[in-house]
Amino acid sequence: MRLSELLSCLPFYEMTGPAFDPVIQSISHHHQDVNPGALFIALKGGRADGKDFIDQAILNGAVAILCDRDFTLPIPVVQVSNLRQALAQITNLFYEYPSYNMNVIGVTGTNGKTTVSHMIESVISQEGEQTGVIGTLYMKQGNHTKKALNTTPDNLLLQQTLLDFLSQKVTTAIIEVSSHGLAQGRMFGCDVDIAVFTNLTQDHLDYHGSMDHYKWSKSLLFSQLGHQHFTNYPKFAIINNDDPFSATISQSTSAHIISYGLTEQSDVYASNVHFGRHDTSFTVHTPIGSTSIGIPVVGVFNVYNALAAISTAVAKKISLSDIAKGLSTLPSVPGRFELVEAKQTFTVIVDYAHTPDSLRNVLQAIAMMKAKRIFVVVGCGGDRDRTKRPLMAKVACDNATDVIFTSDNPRSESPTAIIKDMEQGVVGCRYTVLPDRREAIEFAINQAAIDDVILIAGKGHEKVQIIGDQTLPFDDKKVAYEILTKSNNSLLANE
Ligand SMILES: CC(=O)N[C@H]1[C@@H](OP(=O)(O)OP(=O)(O)OC[C@H]2O[C@@H](n3ccc(=O)[nH]c3=O)[C@H](O)[C@@H]2O)O[C@H](CO)[C@@H](O)[C@@H]1O[C@H](C)C(=O)N[C@@H](C)C(=O)N[C@H](CCC(=O)O)C(=O)O
Ligand SMILES: Nc1ncnc2c1ncn2[C@@H]1O[C@H](COP(=O)(O)OP(=O)(O)OP(=O)(O)O)[C@@H](O)[C@H]1O
Ligand SMILES: N[C@H](CCC[C@H](N)C(=O)O)C(=O)O
Ligand SMILES: [Mg+2]
Repeated sequence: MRLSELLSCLPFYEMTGPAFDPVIQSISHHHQDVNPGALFIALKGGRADGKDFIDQAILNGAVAILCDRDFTLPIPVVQVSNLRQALAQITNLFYEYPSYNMNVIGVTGTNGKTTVSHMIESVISQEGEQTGVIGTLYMKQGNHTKKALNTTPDNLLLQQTLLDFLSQKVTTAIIEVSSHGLAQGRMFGCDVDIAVFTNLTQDHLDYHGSMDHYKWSKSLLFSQLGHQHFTNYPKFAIINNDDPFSATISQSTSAHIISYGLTEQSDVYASNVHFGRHDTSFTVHTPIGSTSIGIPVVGVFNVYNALAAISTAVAKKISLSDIAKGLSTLPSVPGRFELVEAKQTFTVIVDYAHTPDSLRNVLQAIAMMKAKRIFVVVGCGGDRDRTKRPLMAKVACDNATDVIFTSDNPRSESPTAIIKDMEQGVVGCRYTVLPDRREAIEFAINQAAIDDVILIAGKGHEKVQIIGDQTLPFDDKKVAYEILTKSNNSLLANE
């Protein structure tokens, strides 16, 4: 495609540099990805400025630059005033509007995005639909997965991935949409059809600065649904009615709303909820009828997650029997309430709870297991919201009998300084401090006895620990298993 054709989607721009109209073979915003024939987008970010890489991009073969500043260069320079919007429009045109040619479901909220995305996937695939999932764990189509740096990919990678999905005959894409992604316009130009809201509690204040900014970012997914009601894929907003923030979200969209919750005031609601040790059952009532649901996961929060998935399926006109089947056969989601089994007499759970609310929810689910003692091994991420640290520590103390404070991913911060921040939230609570995460897990395992439960919180599926500028292999599940089998073997040796 010629540069001039690509620019036809922009209402205004200025061009400088040589007057020729190169063929654009690819688009990139990172100089290392630039191939001959590329249009290089010089974005100013939080850490780097794309303008500093223009020379290298040209050396790598860039034939034109798109930017929001004035440069004199030996290749055409296109200057726009709203670069992130222009990038979205240009990539959409270049990739032939992939999101307009499939059903796109966006899931947002503080907690539960990954879980709900997988529940939706499980339900939709009952009807034989090809699905693609984009989120924290991976970008996944069928059994093919690709690891990504971000939960919500940048605009370019998002469009490329959706195009890739289309070529694999995907008809529904399920995208986990983070508040960072929304605030940075990573979703611009992505035609979402069904927007799902899980819940909103404190997180990411390091980035957003205030809860108001965090809430505003989340609401963008709903306002950006647009006003088209007669498209191939009708627009729906799926909203958790029991969350106080829902009222604001309802006001920010003109799409059809399906509300869900635990009372009859919602369009989709659950009754007769029964919690087993490893599963949960309930009756769901929807505008298309009622049915019994069984899910192989525990906790009130997972009832909410299932209701979000059921409401999405109702919007997609999926039958109640397929909804029930999809949820009952839900594959386990890596690092979410995962059991570590090494024939020990107590329960060990690895879970990704890394916010005050998710930690409280997961510990309350554990309380229903009627354990003798509940151990929690928990830390807080460095270079992330400092104000959630004391809150998470308090939740740990309020909901567990044995509390071990340790390191999560300290990143550039001192592990002991992070733990000191956590300690500010607890008074009159006995706890142990072991900054080395392996030692902390080992300590809990050595203390635990029959019928106790250990929760190893915060890192879930993660396979590394980031300490300073080092990224070291570390997998909570593997570490716990190694320690459990070592202690089992030493018990056998002593018998
Ligand atoms: C703070 C933040 O969100 N940063 C995101 C942002 O980076 P940035 O704007 O700072 O980019 P930058 O590194 O300054 O680079 C600026 C420009 O120079 C270019 N560049 C840069 C370096 C170079 O050598 N060459 C080069 O060309 C870059 O391609 C870019 O176009 O834009 C990048 C592309 O979209 C993201 O990858 C990056 O996420 C970083 C890695 C990150 O850690 N983000 C986290 C906080 C995040 O976004 N998390 C949410 C999930 C949160 C949750 O819900 O739990 C997520 O969606 O992942
Ligand atoms: N609906 C929910 N409400 C509160 N906590 C939840 C909910 N669903 C899951 N959790 C807890 O939060 C943790 C993370 O869940 P999940 O990965 O689904 O959330 P997420 O929103 O994708 O998180 P992230 O923002 O890191 O991508 C789980 O391990 C569980 O402890
Ligand atoms: N998406 C979240 C993940 C946090 C996971 C936790 N293990 C940490 O490192 O703080 C973030 O980047 O804030
Ligand atoms: Mg996630």
